[in-house]
Amino acid sequence: MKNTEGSSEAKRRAGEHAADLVDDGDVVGLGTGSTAAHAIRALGRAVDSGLDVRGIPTSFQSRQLALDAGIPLTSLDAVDGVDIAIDGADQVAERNDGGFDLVKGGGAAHAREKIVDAAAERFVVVADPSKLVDPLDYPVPVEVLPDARPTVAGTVRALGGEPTLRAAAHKDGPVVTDNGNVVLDCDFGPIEDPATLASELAALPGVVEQGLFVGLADAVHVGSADGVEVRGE
Ligand SMILES: O=C[C@H](O)[C@H](O)[C@H](O)COP(=O)(O)O
Repeated sequence: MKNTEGSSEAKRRAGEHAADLVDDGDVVGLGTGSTAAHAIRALGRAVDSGLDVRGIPTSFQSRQLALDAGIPLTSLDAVDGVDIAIDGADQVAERNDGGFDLVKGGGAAHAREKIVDAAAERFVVVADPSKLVDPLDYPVPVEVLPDARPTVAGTVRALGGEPTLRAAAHKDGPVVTDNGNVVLDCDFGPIEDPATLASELAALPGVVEQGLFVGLADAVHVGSADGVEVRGE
């Protein structure tokens, strides 16, 4: 379930601005989605011009984009660490402590994204202004093992949420993630306490990953028609 409001020009500016942060020799987490795609393409152009980087994709989509862009790929088990991850978000809320809470997973990639983004020394979010909200108010994507769908859906209802099995656009039946699981989009209305909700969802048996990224991001690059505003850092 995608947040499709933002303009592609704003997304392009944000993605290209964040790609400029990548230094020679860096291991880079390659996020998923239409905004992160601009960063991947910009990195590919930088690689063409001689930048030495290795990318760790977070999805089938970002892997394909990176291969097309000519970015050498690696994996978490082959590197000592990730220098920087650049990734999009469905919504971003600034916290009182200056950090950020996100909802991710509109493209069902949040499980691998969270592994890579959390491993990065610096996690930079790229977004257009339509993504900035206060508080977060977006159905939380919850990736679940197929067998756990009914029990997780029941507990989500007991927690006050409304779960919807994400349907595939060009296939009968549900979206199946890159990991072979299904996604429940869980609508809780405005999310006043993301940390507590994230812990409650993560604790449910059969939940592979939930889409609240609480306090993980170091900065948000917000593109617009006028330029890019950097928040955080
Ligand atoms: O699963 C997908 C990811 O979390 C995306 O980063 C998120 O949906 C934002 O995508 P977009 O930049 O296309 O709005």
